[in-house]
Amino acid sequence: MMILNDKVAVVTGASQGLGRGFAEILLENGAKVALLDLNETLGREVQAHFNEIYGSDRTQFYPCDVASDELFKDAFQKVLHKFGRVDVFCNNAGILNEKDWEKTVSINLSGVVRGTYLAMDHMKKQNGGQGGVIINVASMAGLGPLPGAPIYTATKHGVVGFSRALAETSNIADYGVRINALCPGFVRTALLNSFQTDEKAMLESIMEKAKFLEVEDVAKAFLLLVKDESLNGAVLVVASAGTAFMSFPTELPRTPVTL
Ligand SMILES: NC(=O)C1=CN([C@@H]2O[C@H](COP(=O)(O)OP(=O)(O)OC[C@H]3O[C@@H](n4cnc5c(N)ncnc54)[C@H](O)[C@@H]3O)[C@@H](O)[C@H]2O)C=CC1
Ligand SMILES: CCCCCC(=O)CC\C=C/C=C/C=C/[C@@H](O)[C@@H](O)CCCC(=O)O
Repeated sequence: MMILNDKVAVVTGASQGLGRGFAEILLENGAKVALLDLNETLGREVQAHFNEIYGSDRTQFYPCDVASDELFKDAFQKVLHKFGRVDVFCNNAGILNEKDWEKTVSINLSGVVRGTYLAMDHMKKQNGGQGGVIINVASMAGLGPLPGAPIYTATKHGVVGFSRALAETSNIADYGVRINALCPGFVRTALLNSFQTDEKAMLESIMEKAKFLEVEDVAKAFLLLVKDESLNGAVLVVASAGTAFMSFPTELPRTPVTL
């Protein structure tokens, strides 16, 4: 298992919700954490709160828009300047906006790719790096359709596929970097009050029937993906029925057709 004492982690979307939970469990386990988020007000509040509890040199907030190449690179360089290294990188920032679908893609998928490649370029052994682990936050909507949210579903499927393919690449190329995906079910966060879709009633109806997870439950699953050094290319589902690793058959069920 990876020892987190004095390791350095980056969490995007860390000002609230799941990202704040991931940052806190990393701090509880001895890591230093860089909080990256668009929301500077909340981010600085979280930094102050964590510094009070865990010590003033353990947490630092950096304003960052994961949809911007320049701003994301700038934030990452500031993290390296302060902490000197990055061992754990969590691409968590995400939105659900079916009306501004290009924004959703630029954050949920392109933002994850940007963060993953920033971390990979720093961590991979071929670049003189020390290795590390990247956790990409998808969703159960990364494994099956979420009605009323086709773009969100597409971005989360992309996160799962990208993470699995890069994990295999890293294994074959011996980069020394692990990449895993986390697929939670519904969690009561600000996302549930900020989502945009013309099918609001459809999503609300689905949520009425859903059993909700606690941030802490998802954070424990996140920590497993970070610490277990045997996990690369893992897809971990966190559902109200329990937490489980997904298996992906090499040949999907199919029905032959005569043309
Ligand atoms: N809440 C839920 O039911 C579930 C959420 N997820 C995923 O978990 C991740 C976190 O979601 P929540 O904590 O629920 O949402 P949230 O809305 O509570 O927090 C998301 C954070 O990301 C930040 N953010 C948004 N756009 C950004 C950008 N362009 N650059 C930097 N930061 C940005 C926001 O300011 C916010 O602090 C998302 O990727 C979401 O898709 C996955 C499954 C279930
Ligand atoms: C306002 C909505 C917030 C969206 C945040 C989420 O990501 C919620 C995701 C929760 C549920 C997604 C459900 C989609 C799942 C089904 O299509 C199912 O096929 C997924 C199968 C996963 C499994 O086999 O366990």
